[in-house]
Amino acid sequence: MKRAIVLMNMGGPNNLGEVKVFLRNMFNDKYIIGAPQPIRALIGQIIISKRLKESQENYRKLGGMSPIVGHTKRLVRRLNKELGADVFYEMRYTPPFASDIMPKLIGYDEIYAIPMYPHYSSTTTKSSIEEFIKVAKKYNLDKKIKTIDSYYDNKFYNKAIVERIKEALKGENSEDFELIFSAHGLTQKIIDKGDLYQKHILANVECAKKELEEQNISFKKIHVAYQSRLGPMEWLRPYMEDKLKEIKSKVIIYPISFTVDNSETQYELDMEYKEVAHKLGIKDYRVARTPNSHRYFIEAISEIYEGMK
Ligand SMILES: C=CC1=C(C)c2cc3[nH]c(cc4nc(cc5[nH]c(cc1n2)c(C)c5CCC(=O)O)C(CCC(=O)O)=C4C)c(C)c3C=C
Ligand SMILES: [Fe+2]
Ligand SMILES: [Fe+2]
Repeated sequence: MKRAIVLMNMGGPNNLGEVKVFLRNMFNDKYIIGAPQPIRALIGQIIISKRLKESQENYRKLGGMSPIVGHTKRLVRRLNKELGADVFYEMRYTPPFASDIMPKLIGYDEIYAIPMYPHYSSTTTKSSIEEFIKVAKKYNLDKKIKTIDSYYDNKFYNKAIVERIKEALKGENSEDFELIFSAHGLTQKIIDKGDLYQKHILANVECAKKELEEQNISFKKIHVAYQSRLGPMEWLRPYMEDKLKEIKSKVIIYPISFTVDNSETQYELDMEYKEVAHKLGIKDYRVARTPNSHRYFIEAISEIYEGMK
């Protein structure tokens, strides 16, 4: 039996020229912008014309590309060594797209498509799975695909989260810190349509808290906030910038939406919100890394894969 694993993520620019490709594909996704065509394309164009320069500038500060690329490649290399299957990755908005890797999957008996999103959302999980199956149909591979909707409650995944929080503590006393679980935002409108994302985020926070308790790690206070708001719509609250105003001590931010670091963690949290925190008088502001290639996350993916068989 020949088995392939495909990690699915949203992607990020591989170079500055790809910033436009990334934004264009994102805002052309009906699960991100609900309006029908041609209105969707128009809204996309308006947002891109407003954001492109700033967005390129942000990626320039990150070395001219999104960190998501390197972290994903490293994870795939580690998994290839440790799992009994060939591991690939594909991205929703930047190359390699599903259509780029599909020819490589010909000849496999089973294809395990694993979203890099632990929480189900129509904007991420559903969009990725639907696109992957659509492309697979062209190659008559769709019947071979197995997939999974969410895994925020996986024990090893939550152990990886706690290890990353411990790394950020650098041996200091957790009771001197407040902890903020920061999730990528979503518009309230999408939640009102029944999207499970917020429920899954809050359930993930409970799993991570339980893991912290089991390891006797306690914080002054634990919070949840949402980052990356964009445009005039109402997004999930509390917003990160409001939450930071409540913080009275040293703080650790854990970016809970992501399994690999990306521009939202290494730019928005590491640089932008850090400056906001400093202006608010928060002297010690730390961002924990996401699971990336932590051995517990490798264990988590291994367990998720075995469970899908
Ligand atoms: C406008 C609507 C957006 C929705 C809805 C949304 C949902 C969503 N996104 C992620 C994860 C990531 N988003 C990233 C970047 C990003 N997201 C939006 C917009 C929406 N996201 C924009 C405009 C951008 C680009 C930011 C910029 O260019 O400055 C990234 C980073 C990718 C990278 O390049 O590293 C991630 C990851 C989730 C999990 C989610 C809903 C659950
Ligand atoms: Fe996003
Ligand atoms: Fe952002």
